[in-house]
Amino acid sequence: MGLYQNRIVVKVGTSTLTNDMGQNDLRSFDRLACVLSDVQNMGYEIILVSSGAIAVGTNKLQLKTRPTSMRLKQAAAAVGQCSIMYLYDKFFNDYDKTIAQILLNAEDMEIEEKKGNLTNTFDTLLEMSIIPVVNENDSVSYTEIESEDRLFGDNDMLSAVVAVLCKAQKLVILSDIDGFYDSDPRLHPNSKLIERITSINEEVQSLAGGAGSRRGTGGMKTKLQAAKLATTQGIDTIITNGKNPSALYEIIRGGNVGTLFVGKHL
Ligand SMILES: Nc1ncnc2c1ncn2[C@@H]1O[C@H](COP(=O)(O)OP(=O)(O)O)[C@@H](O)[C@H]1O
Ligand SMILES: N[C@@H](CCC(=O)OP(=O)(O)O)C(=O)O
Repeated sequence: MGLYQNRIVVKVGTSTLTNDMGQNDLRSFDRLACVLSDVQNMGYEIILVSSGAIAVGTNKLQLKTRPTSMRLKQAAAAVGQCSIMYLYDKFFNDYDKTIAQILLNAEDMEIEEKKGNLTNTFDTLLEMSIIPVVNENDSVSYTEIESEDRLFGDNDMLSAVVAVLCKAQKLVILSDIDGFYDSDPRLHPNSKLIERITSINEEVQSLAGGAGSRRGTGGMKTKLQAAKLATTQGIDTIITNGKNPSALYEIIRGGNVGTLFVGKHL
């Protein structure tokens, strides 16, 4: 499969877009918009897969805790998605960039005609230097917000599916941690960062734990699943800290940042 050498999918998690009080982390939104716009100015095509709809909606609706019922989660996602796009539009606009919203379900990828339509939409937006912002369509689908085992399961998987669909050269997963460690650093303070992984085998999988914050979902388990899907299609996958999106400059220079899962030579 030929990959577009200058096409990068960047995924950002809820824990990067909201702070410990559950409020919107405006500096994170702004830094991300600045770096992605700048990297696009350097000649790269950028697709952003962004979580955060439920958390941002929870905040906007002034709910005391993240909702647990499906209908309230979906309502919060519907409200939050609107706020997220407003914030991105505002910050990207500061850097002279136009963004577009694409909401997807697992089923959309299973029907060839829909898949073709999606590819055309992505390609056309990218040709026009527009930055697509993607999330799962939470109001009509509950795979992501209910389950960790389905095709999408989590936005980490969605980002890998989008990277494969769009034949991106790299997938960058921005998390609330510097990369993939030999155990969860929140539970084991002496854990060591692993800089490079060439094979996501059972031994590597056994090192991955679940989510670290109440806001994030999936943890490293779903990030590894995503890295596995992308790397088998030849896509280099990097997990790094979303608090420092400038790491993207180093990543495109081919430098060592976070953890690199090396894409298989096809
Ligand atoms: N082996 C590991 N290396 C690094 N982090 C791990 C590992 N196992 C579990 N984690 C947890 O995964 C969390 C990141 O995933 P998650 O909470 O879903 O955040 P995000 O919103 O970025 O998707 C980390 O904060 C960490 O606590
Ligand atoms: N579609 C959900 C995504 C939830 C999710 O996967 O969150 P995260 O683990 O932070 O990537 C939302 O926008 O809230």
